[in-house]
Amino acid sequence: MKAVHFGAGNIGRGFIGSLLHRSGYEVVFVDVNAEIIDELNQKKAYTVHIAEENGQNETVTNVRGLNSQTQIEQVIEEIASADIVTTAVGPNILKFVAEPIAKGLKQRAGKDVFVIACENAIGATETLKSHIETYLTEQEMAEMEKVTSFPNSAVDRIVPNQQHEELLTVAVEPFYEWVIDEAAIHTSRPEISGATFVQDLTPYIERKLFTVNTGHAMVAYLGFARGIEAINEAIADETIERMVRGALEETSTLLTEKYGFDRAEHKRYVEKILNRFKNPYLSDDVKRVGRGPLRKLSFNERFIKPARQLVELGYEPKALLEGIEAAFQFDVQSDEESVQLQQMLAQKELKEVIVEVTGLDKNSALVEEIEKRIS
Ligand SMILES: NC(=O)c1ccc[n+]([C@@H]2O[C@H](COP(=O)([O-])OP(=O)(O)OC[C@H]3O[C@@H](n4cnc5c(N)ncnc54)[C@H](O)[C@@H]3O)[C@@H](O)[C@H]2O)c1
Ligand SMILES: O=P(O)(O)OC[C@@H](O)[C@@H](O)[C@H](O)[C@H](O)CO
Repeated sequence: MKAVHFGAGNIGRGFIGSLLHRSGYEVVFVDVNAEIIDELNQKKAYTVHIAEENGQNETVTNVRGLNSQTQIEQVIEEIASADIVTTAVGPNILKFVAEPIAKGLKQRAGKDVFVIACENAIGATETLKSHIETYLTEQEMAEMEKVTSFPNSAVDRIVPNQQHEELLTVAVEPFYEWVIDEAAIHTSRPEISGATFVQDLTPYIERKLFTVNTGHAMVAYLGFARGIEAINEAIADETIERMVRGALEETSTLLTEKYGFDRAEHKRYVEKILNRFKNPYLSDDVKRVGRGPLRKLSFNERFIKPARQLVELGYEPKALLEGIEAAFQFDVQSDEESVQLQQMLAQKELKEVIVEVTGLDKNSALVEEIEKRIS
């Protein structure tokens, strides 16, 4: 069995590659990072270190790499004969990987394949599919869809930026969860050890995004504002922990009302996540976790979607607004979106920026509240 995976970065190597390898796939990584691709082809293996007391090492073998900038024809050929195609490149990059995936899928001769975007976003595989659609005729799309399933998924494992003697080594937290939308699979279901298949993914992806990622982003932005560099150091600050707990109480209210989760069980889920942020064996940078503030402050993302849905239900979110306020102040020169956001704030009316970034109605109470906090 063969998997073609786009994005040999943190989650690509530290989670998706590892699980696919354990499930018996040869993993062909596709990336624009020549150094990583060359190393994969030279070593044909890498180490995943579990960041915990007496953490074990796992060796991921049967891997190789292709450079999507210089070897695009080979990438297309590999997709034409793959059993599964996955991505972990970032939601904004999906449009760039869609063309080779479309070309590869078009060349398949009736063999089932499974395409799955492993990104932190609601409906990421659907987004990828809509980009793929732009490269195929209606008839090509219909033929291709007969043998191709496009399930959305939720992936959860904290994998920080890496710095090891061995370039490919990746340290990961012990916890992981990969939930896949079974309802969107009409072809033969692939075996992926450690993945969970569910009939309705929405509660799972929202629970993950509005708990792990809302909480994580709160820690990152509040930590950055106080000059703290690491996530576990930021959450050790009592004020930050209190504010993060406040935001997760708000998202818990929303999630339990929307999906009828058992409150006690959901509370345990939240506590487990807060402990994951405290992991002393993992060094995660607030700048990585806060990366892409324009994406994180957008309409369907980890702050604005829960805040606006709470308002719709008659609640007044407060702690989430503290996170939104800190996110607008995230000023990191190496982060393109942060630079863009700060330029917008410097050049335009504040209210105009809030509306443009969040997609909220300019007359909404939330916009007024955010404006009051930032000005
Ligand atoms: N790191 C985590 O803890 C984590 C956990 C769950 C989900 N995710 C999601 O996984 C995705 C990737 O995150 P990451 O942390 O691994 O980021 P990363 O930056 O470590 O990895 C992304 C990789 O994609 C590659 N890339 C960029 N453009 C490309 C292109 N056009 N073609 C092929 N490869 C390309 C980059 O070179 C990089 O190696 C994001 O959507 C993120 O939200 C991350
Ligand atoms: O990847 P992002 O930028 O959407 O969010 C940053 C982190 O919160 C994220 O990567 C988490 O580590 C991950 O989602 C844990 O499963």
